[in-house]
Formats: sequence, structure tokens, C-alpha cells
Amino acid sequence: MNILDTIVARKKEEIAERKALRTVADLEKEPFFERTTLSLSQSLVNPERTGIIAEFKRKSPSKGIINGQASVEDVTATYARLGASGLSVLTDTDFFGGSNADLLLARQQQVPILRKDFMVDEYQVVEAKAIGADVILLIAACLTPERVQSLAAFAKSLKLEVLLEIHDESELVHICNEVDMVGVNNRNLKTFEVDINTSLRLIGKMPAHKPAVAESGISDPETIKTLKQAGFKGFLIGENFMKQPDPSIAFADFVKHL
Ligand SMILES: O=C(O)c1ccccc1NCC(=O)[C@H](O)[C@H](O)COP(=O)(O)O
Repeated sequence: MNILDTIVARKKEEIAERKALRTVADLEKEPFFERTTLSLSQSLVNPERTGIIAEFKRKSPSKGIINGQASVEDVTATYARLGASGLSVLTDTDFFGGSNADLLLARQQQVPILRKDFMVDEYQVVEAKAIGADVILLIAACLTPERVQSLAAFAKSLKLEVLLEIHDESELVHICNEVDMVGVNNRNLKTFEVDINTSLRLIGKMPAHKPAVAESGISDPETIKTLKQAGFKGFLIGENFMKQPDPSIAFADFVKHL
């Protein structure tokens, strides 16, 4: 089993546990469920923002513990104040050390928030809306093209945007009208190696009318310049900031060089 299969198998167990504790009707009564969502796809093309989707990530399967002590409230406040186009908050606990509580704390910021999790069930989409997310992630490697389309259509019915993540050419067939943005993950999930050339290789094969997002392994402002020239509008960055004792300082220093 590769890591994605392991994560998704655990995710399915977790969803069953959550459904038993809180029904969809319960989630629909949450105050944020009726909230008007913010658009990440628009924020990415706003020239006053950086294009960075800054991620709050405590640990990962590839790196183990990245930052065990950073405050989600403080770090996301700095990310938003210094020009992040969006925030990405890991809500998976077992593999990434995140939680729904983290996203609720980040929700104090008035920038679009991506619920970063492994979405395979409509229940998680309802939950994303209930905790204040604006965008969900759909990972092509975990879903058939038909499931991408149906989960994305369901998300749109709740006024959530959808970022579809692909890893290679074979996953281009997952792109459908219902997704708002297409991300290319530079991390090979079998070897965990990151290679920015994955983004540069795929951009020419992606639809020009959907903002393209380069994901993973970005650690140098020069790389953002290269990716922008190639056509990318969004840059999902986690570890580069989170591995520093104070991710806020790392973010502030990075954006000075853009
Ligand atoms: O980060 C991992 O180790 C990982 C392993 C298995 C599935 C997904 C994984 N990462 C999720 C992400 O997409 C990244 O958190 C995101 O793109 C930011 O990447 P980075 O800037 O390299 O932290």
C-alpha cells in the first residue's frame, strides 16, 4: 500500500466515526454553515496579494514533526496580514497533526481558506462548510474522474470552491467544469521527492481559464518568479515556513524578496 492508500483507508474509518457522532443535520445547524464564502480563485489573481496559499502544517508523512509549537492563530494572522492570497489548513490529525479546531481558529482571518484534507465523501464537504472553509481539495490520485465531478458539483451547491490536485499527465482527465482551480503537486507520493519541473511540464497541458496552482517543495522566491512566468497564479507553500521556529518571520522575509 502506498501512503495515499493508507491515509484514505484511515480517512474512511474516521468518516464513519464522525458520522456516528454528528449527523449532516447537526453540521447544517453550525453558524458558519450559512456564511458567505470567499473566492480563492479571485484572490489568486488579485495583484495586491502574493499568490501564495500559505499552509499551516504541523507534521507530515514525508518529514515527521515540522513544528510542534507554532500557534495557528498567530501564524495565520501574519500570513493574511502580509499578503497571502489564501490559507491552507490541514485538518487531518493522524498523519498531519491538524484538526477542525485549527481551521476554526484560522477563520478569524478574512482571506479564503482551503480545507486541506483527503476528501472522499460528501460528509466531509458539509463539514468543510460548517467549520468555515471556503475551498476544498480534491486529489485526483484518490478519486475517479466521476467522483471528482460529483464531489465538486456538491461542493459548488454549498458555494465552496474546488481545487483539484493532479500529479502527472494521466490525471489530466480528472479536470472537469466543476473544478475552479487546478493544482500540480510537485511531491511524488511514492518517493516523497519534490521536483518543480512537474509543474513546469504540466502547465501547458492544463486549461488556461482555470487558475493553476503549483504545490509543494517551494522554498525560494526565485522559483515563484519562474512559476509565474510559466503561467501559475497560485503557490501552495507549507514546510518552508513551518519548519522555522517562527513561521511568521519566515513568511515576512520570503515575501520581501518576491
Ligand atoms: O507533505 C507530505 O509529506 C504529504 C504526504 C502525503 C500526501 C500529501 C502530503 N502533503 C500534502 C501537500 O500537498 C503539502 O502539504 C502542500 O503541497 C505543501 O507542501 P510543502 O510546501 O512541501 O510543505
